[in-house]
Amino acid sequence: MHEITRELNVDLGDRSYPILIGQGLLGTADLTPWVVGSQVMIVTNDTVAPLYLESARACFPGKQVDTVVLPDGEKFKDWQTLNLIFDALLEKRHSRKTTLVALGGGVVGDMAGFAAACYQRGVAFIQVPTTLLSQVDSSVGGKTGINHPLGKNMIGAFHQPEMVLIDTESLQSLPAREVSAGLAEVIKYGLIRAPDFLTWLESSIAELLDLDQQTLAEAIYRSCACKAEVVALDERESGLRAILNLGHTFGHAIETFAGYGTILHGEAVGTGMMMAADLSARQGWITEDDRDRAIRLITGARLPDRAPPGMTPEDFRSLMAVDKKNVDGSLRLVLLTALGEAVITEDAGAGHLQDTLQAYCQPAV
Ligand SMILES: NC(=O)c1ccc[n+]([C@@H]2O[C@H](COP(=O)([O-])OP(=O)(O)OC[C@H]3O[C@@H](n4cnc5c(N)ncnc54)[C@H](O)[C@@H]3O)[C@@H](O)[C@H]2O)c1
Ligand SMILES: O=C(O)C(=O)C[C@@H](O)[C@H](O)[C@H](O)COP(=O)(O)O
Ligand SMILES: [Zn+2]
Repeated sequence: MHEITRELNVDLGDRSYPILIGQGLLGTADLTPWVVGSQVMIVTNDTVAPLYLESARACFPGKQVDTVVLPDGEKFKDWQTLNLIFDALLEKRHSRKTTLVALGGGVVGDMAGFAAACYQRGVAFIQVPTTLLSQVDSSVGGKTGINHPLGKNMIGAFHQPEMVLIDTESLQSLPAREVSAGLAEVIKYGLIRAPDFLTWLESSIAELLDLDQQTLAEAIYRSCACKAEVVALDERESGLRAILNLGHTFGHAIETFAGYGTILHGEAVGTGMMMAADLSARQGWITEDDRDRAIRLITGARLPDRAPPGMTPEDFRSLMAVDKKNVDGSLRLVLLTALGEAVITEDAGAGHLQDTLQAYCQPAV
């Protein structure tokens, strides 16, 4: 079966774009209707290239297709690696009418998107995400960028793709640890905005971990629908969009502390969401039963339930002080007021925050 089985739209006026979902689309879909100009630069990495580069090339018949293969890893989401994309574009004489194609996970997507935002002051790009996390989250919404040693995604731009092509079959080659990492962002949508989805996830987690195609397609569709809706309401995160950051204030601190790549983004977000649920319960905003329900689901997705060894509450506080959501030095967190309802708040309840940090910095028993 090589057909588009589900379709969504990200509604952003004249910058609206489709998300096409199906099985076996890589290599069979014709993406030329979304290509601007006659040149295409596929950006991928040295893990994904041997798996899917040839199939991806076949999606652009009649175009000049060039490729740049980056080293794989979160630690390469930096200036030096970004420059490899600019080098390739200039060496192959790509003009302003070129289209970059991000073929890979969120690291490739964020970097290719940022390169597209910058090259000759902005060119078109297409997202072809191949990890669960990138299919449910990073390929949609136009956040692009790179890390800085002092903070996650600190340099970047909003730049929306022309379209997103999701081939669920590509997930069959994904390591189990990466599947769990992707599930963290899937669970996030249930926790912030979709209580029915949360209930569905509780009964579907085993099939998702087993990479059952139908269940995956449903989870991806519902996740993208949730993200597309939030992005359409608040593209540049002036308010509502920050709920997509549930667990990320803690999670980004964990990733930065551990050194990018040691702990996967989704893993850090999983722990961070447990911490957010824990703090919400300490604040009295959700019940202890709801906190336990959230934690059970995240643990069920095989995500870590503690901060990395050696990380202290003080490490959290100093790393969270540079979070992008902070205003005038005040920490802003995304917390839960119910399962399926999130708020952005400056009220972290100082004592409660310290209790949560301590609880998650303790070694697991
Ligand atoms: N822009 C956004 O809105 C947004 C949202 C969420 C996360 N992110 C970013 O995304 C990144 C995380 O993305 P990720 O989890 O996809 O990690 P990743 O891009 O590092 O990919 C994970 C691993 O899987 C490999 N891989 C990719 N596709 C594969 C396949 N089909 N089969 C086998 N291996 C494959 C990759 O080479 C890599 O080793 C982080 O940098 C995070 O900050 C961005
Ligand atoms: O799209 C968003 O908005 C998100 O917050 C999605 C997050 O899952 C993602 O990790 C994003 O990159 C975080 O953005 P940041 O602005 O906190 O760096
Ligand atoms: Zn994230």
